[in-house]
Amino acid sequence: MTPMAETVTPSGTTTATGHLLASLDPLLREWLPRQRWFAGKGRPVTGFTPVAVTELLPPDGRIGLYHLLLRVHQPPVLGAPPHPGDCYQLLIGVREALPPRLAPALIGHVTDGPLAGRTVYEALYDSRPAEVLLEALRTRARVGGLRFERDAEQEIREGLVARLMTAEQSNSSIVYGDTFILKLLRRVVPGVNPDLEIPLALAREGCPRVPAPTAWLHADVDAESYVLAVLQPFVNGASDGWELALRELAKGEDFVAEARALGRATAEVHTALARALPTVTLGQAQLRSLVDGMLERLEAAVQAVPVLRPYEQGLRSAFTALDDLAAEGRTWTAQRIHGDLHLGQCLRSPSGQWSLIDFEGEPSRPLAERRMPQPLVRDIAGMLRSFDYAAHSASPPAPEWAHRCRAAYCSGYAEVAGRDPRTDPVMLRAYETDKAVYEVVYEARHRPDWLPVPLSAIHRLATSDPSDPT
Ligand SMILES: Nc1ncnc2c1ncn2[C@@H]1O[C@H](COP(=O)(O)OP(=O)(O)O)[C@@H](O)[C@H]1O
Ligand SMILES: O=P(O)(O)O[C@H]1O[C@H](CO)[C@@H](O[C@H]2O[C@H](CO)[C@@H](O)[C@H](O)[C@H]2O)[C@H](O)[C@H]1O
Repeated sequence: MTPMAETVTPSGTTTATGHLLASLDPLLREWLPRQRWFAGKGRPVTGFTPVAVTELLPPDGRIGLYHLLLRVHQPPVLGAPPHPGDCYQLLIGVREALPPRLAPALIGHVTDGPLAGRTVYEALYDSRPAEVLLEALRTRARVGGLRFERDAEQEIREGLVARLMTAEQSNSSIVYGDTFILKLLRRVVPGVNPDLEIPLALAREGCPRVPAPTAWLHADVDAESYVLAVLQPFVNGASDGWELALRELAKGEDFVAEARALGRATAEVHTALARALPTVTLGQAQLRSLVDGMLERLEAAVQAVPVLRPYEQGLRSAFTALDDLAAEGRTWTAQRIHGDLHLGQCLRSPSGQWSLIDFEGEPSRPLAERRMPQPLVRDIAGMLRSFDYAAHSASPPAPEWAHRCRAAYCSGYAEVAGRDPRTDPVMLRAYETDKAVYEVVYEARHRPDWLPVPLSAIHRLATSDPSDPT
């Protein structure tokens, strides 16, 4: 390991943590790339630089607990400029031996240094360390550079029992007594994180469509602040829109009423966000850079997934059609939006109320870009893609089902927003194309078996009538 950028422990000592990091190094090199949330798959891990190390439970007790922010070194992506490495949040438990229920959490056995002979593991699987985090939030603890904060208006009961969610996620979530859910961000960057910023802004507006943050965790490191975790009320018994849609498809049932309700919920969130955060007008210059971004992403995607190449010209025209509108003097309103809206980000409570979650934006995009005001149509395009995804995951595919849902979603949106997104077909198509290109790269990287799903949309978008958005 290279020397520590900053080491924070309650006692202020650095030697023990230096030993800890040296003994973890070989174990993490092997373990990290296997984690679902690790974004650098396909490139070897060549080393680590600690950004902050915080002891939360001393290792001489029955369970030790360390909070780590580690910069992970990897060779750069082919053709990309050199990169200092992504920073990840890890919670490392230390025990003499792991009980069988914690076997899936194993990171490895330490062979040297003060922890020699001990076992280190992913501490979030273990209820005691997970409960330490909740207690720290409840009591607004300060430990080293870690700052646990909470909303004074919301109560957090003591002693809620923790369980790690096992869903495949970009981050990791712990549920406490079916009352709260704590999302721990894995790949973190300094600055304001929209996953906290947007729900807080919506809570201030009194918007009931997004669970209001109850507590959150920051790390202050070298004059920079990282958002590391957000605690929200848990919507007990909720199903997400993706599960529900697949269930209805399997039964041959329509999803039109739910699609309409989702359109209404999206419009409610957009309307509240327009009140809460700045709105701007996009003129020709801004449109130009928006189109350039789409074209660049397409080019990078074609390089990464060559099966896209035959469609490249057709897809480009979906983007350049926006230039023609801008040249005619057309302008667009842009505001803060969800940024990665799809059926999996929509939760329906047992009473039938929809909430939207996960305002992080597309994880692979830079933070500054994710926080920029954007045309509302971008979120709508994400949902239209999602209905199409569900319909093409079904066997046999059900394009008519998607068509009806897409129309109902737009109608529901128009009922609340007073404006039907289908009146903006060129922008809608450009964003749907941009999203489908993103999905091709996402699936090629994470779930190659799913590649045919976005590719069917690529085929449609590259070859069909540009004036038909649904
Ligand atoms: N407030 C909530 N109530 C109930 N379940 C939730 C809540 N927030 C998130 N979830 C569940 O956790 C999963 C992951 O949350 P999400 O914010 O999308 O994390 P990620 O960014 O890791 O994908 C969701 O798909 C949903 O099932
Ligand atoms: O993990 P996140 O929710 O931040 O989002 C990423 O993963 C999603 C897959 O889990 C991916 O969404 C794609 O697949 C969904 C079905 O699993 C489908 O509903 C979406 O429409 C489709 O885009 C998402 O793009 C990615 O950012």
